[in-house]
Amino acid sequence: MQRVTFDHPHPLHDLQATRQIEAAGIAATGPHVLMQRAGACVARLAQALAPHARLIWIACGAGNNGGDGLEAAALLHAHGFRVQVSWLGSVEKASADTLKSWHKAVAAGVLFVDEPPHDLEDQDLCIDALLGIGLTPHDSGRSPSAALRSLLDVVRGTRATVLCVDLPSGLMADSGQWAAGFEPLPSPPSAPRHTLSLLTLKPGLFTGMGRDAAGTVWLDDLQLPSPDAAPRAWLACAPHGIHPSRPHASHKGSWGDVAVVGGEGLEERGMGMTGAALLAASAALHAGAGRVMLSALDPALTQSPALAPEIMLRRFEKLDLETATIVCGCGGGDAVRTVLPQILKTARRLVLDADALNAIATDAGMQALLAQRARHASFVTAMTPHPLEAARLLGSDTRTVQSDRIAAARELAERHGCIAVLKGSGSIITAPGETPFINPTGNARLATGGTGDVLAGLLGARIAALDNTQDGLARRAFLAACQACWQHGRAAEDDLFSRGLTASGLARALSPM
Ligand SMILES: NC(=O)C1=CN([C@@H]2O[C@H](COP(=O)(O)OP(=O)(O)OC[C@H]3O[C@@H](n4cnc5c(N)ncnc54)[C@H](O)[C@@H]3O)[C@@H](O)[C@H]2O)[C@@H](O)CC1
Ligand SMILES: [K+]
Repeated sequence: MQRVTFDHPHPLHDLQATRQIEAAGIAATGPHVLMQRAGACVARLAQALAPHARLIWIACGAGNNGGDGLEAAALLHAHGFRVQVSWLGSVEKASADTLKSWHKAVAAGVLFVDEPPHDLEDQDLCIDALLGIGLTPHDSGRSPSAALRSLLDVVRGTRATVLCVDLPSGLMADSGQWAAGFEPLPSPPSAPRHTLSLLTLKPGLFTGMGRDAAGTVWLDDLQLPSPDAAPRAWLACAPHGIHPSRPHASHKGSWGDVAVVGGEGLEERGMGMTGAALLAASAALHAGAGRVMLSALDPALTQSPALAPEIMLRRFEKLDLETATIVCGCGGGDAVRTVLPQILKTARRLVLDADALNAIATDAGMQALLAQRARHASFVTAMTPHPLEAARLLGSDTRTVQSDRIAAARELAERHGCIAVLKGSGSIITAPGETPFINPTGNARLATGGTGDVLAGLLGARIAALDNTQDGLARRAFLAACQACWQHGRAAEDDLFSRGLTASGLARALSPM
């Protein structure tokens, strides 16, 4: 068993692959072996997490996820813990494996209760073995029974530490969304949460609602060999070796130019958005771009107290679109539409964000220009949409995007031939022909205005630093995008922001790598 850490990338397998791995495992080990291993593993982690538990309550569903819980119940009882089990299954309908584990628990003298205990306290443990990968989403006609719902409510509201077996019950393994009818109340879970993922790590644990639902994630392979099934995605790890430490004999030209084009002025439509462009420029500066330029779409912007002296103001027509990495769209409003076609045609390295994406979403001509960029091997294009911007680009809605974030990011990357970073909890980074990465860093502090502009500027700096003379530019740019997402999230986790984060503070906290 291992706690999932981020020192190396982890493969994430979807339901289909996990089921195949499970079937092969059962064929290799024989009946009930995997469930016994799973139960033993749950019991071991339970003891480690709550060694002083006065009471361990195990909520067991009717399927094999509940079987794992019953198996653990017998073991924890044998270890001297006071265990209570609520079981939704029946002897008539249980699988052969689950029935064996039920007999074991009964023979061991485990207490089965009709009502969940009302006296779970902080040091106690609640084991959620209600539903694992057997959850069928509501649209196939099912919804939780009243009995299941009431146990789920206790699991989600308890003060005790919660250990979820395989998945937080109700969470869909592939998407990280709650199945319809299984959504928890909006208040965030208060107790510490852990999830012990069995056989494989599932993508849904790390994106969408998954990070809040799962808490700390553990993995046990149930002693089966590493799966050779292709992962649906990778969990990104701390970057190393992408940018070795900067050599002494480097100069500002070594790290590239970033030019931010954005920031519609107050006069245009009565909504000043120059701050967004300033934030992107500040992020590029602090992330180590060689030179940073700002071409504000607000003609009135000639100086701003927020403008660092290192950032050079430029009229758009004075930008060298072929050499600088252009970060376009931050606070761009409608004004960005006038310059975007030329940028799409000419800029070799381009990060598209915010209103540049909104403009492209509604303009077939610009979509064609974007598609043409993919034919130039020396061009790099990255887009950084949040779910609503992604939905506009895909002609769908945020709910559909969020229902399968990996699929949405892949669709954006393939359709537009570019690196796509779908922002949100567990950002998805992908590119044509690449297996997507899910970024595990960052927290709710990033849910404030301007942090997306900071990511765009940071990504601009990382792309600007890529060496033109080496092969594999597309791959290196993709890895740079993964690195930028990692760094952006990690910066937000810093204690520096424990009392609140502002996007400008975040930009200043970035560093060259
Ligand atoms: N088969 C095995 O040997 C192993 C199974 N394992 C465990 O078994 C789990 C998978 O077991 P199952 O395939 O039995 O599935 P689950 O136990 O996850 O779920 C199936 C149960 O959920 C109910 N259910 C499904 N969708 C529902 C809905 N929308 N509303 C209400 N009830 C719903 C079903 O009626 C069934 O009782 C894994 O997650 C893992 O915990 C692991 O121990 C590995 C070994
Ligand atoms: K579960």
